[in-house]
Amino acid sequence: MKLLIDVGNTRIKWARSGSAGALVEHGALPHHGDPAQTVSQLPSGGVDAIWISNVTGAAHESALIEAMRGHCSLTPHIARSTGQWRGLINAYREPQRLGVDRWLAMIAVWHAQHGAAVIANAGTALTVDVITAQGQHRGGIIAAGIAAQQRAVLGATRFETRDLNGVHADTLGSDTESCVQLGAQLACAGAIDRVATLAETGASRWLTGGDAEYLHADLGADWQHRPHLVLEGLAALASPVP
Ligand SMILES: Nc1ncnc2c1ncn2[C@@H]1O[C@H](COP(=O)(O)OP(=O)(O)OP(=O)(O)O)[C@@H](O)[C@H]1O
Ligand SMILES: CC(C)(CO)[C@@H](O)C(=O)NCCC(=O)O
Repeated sequence: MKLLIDVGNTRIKWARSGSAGALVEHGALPHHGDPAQTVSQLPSGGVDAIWISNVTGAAHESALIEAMRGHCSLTPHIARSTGQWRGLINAYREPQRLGVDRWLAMIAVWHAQHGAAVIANAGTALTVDVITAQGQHRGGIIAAGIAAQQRAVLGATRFETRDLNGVHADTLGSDTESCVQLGAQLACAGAIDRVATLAETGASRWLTGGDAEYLHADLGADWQHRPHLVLEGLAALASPVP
C-alpha cells in the first residue's frame, strides 16, 4: 500500500493507494505551518512506500522526510516538476520552478485521457493550466484563492465587516459581507473561465482544490469536479511505466 501526501500552503491531503493505483482511503488536515508535525498523525499501517508533493519549501521538505522516517521507518519519494512525463511537456523554461501540485494535477489528467484540457486548482492560491491535445503544457496563471481575495480587499480598505464565515452569495450581494464574498468567488470563477477561453475548442475542464466544490456551481456542468487530482497525479507518478 502506498501513502500519498499533498502538502499545500494551508492543508495536508492524503490518500492510500493499492497496486492498481486507485485511491482507497483519503483525508485532509490543516497543518498550521508545521506540516512535519501533522504528517506524524497519518495512518502508517501496511504502508510500503510514501510519495510526497510539497509546495511549502525546502526546509519543510527536510523536516517532512525526517518525520516520515520516524513515523513509518521509510524514506519518502519527493515528487518534482520535470521537463516531461510520458508525453506531457512542461511549458516552463525552468521546469523545476513550476509548482509540483500543478504538474501533478496535469499528470493526473494526462494519465486519465490524452487530450486537450484546462485544469483549475482552487486552493490557498488559484492556479489554472492549459494543455493541448498533443500534451504540450501551454502555461497557466497563479492568482489569490477565494480566502486570500477576501483578505486582500479587507486589508486594503477601511469599511467594517462582520464575520464572513458561512456567508454564501449566489446572487448579487445585498450587504457588505455578501458583496465581499461574491467578489472573491467571481474573481476566481471569472479568471478560470477566461483562461478556459484560451484552450482548444473541446478541451476537457477539470476543477480541484479545497474551494472547488464551492466554485463548481459558478462554472457549470462542463467542469468535472475531481477533489483529489494532485493525489491522483502522485499515484500516476508512482505507477510503473506501462
Ligand atoms: N475543512 C477545511 N478546512 C480548511 N479549509 C477548507 C476546508 N474545506 C474547504 N476549505 C477551503 O480550502 C481552501 C484551501 O484549499 P486546499 O486545501 O486545496 O489548499 P492548499 O493545498 O493548502 O493550498 P495550495 O494548493 O494553494 O498550496 C481554503 O482556503 C478554504 O477556503
Ligand atoms: C502556486 C502554488 C502555491 C499553488 O499551490 C504552487 O503551485 C507553487 O508554489 N508554485 C510555485 C510557483 C509556480 O508554479 O510557478
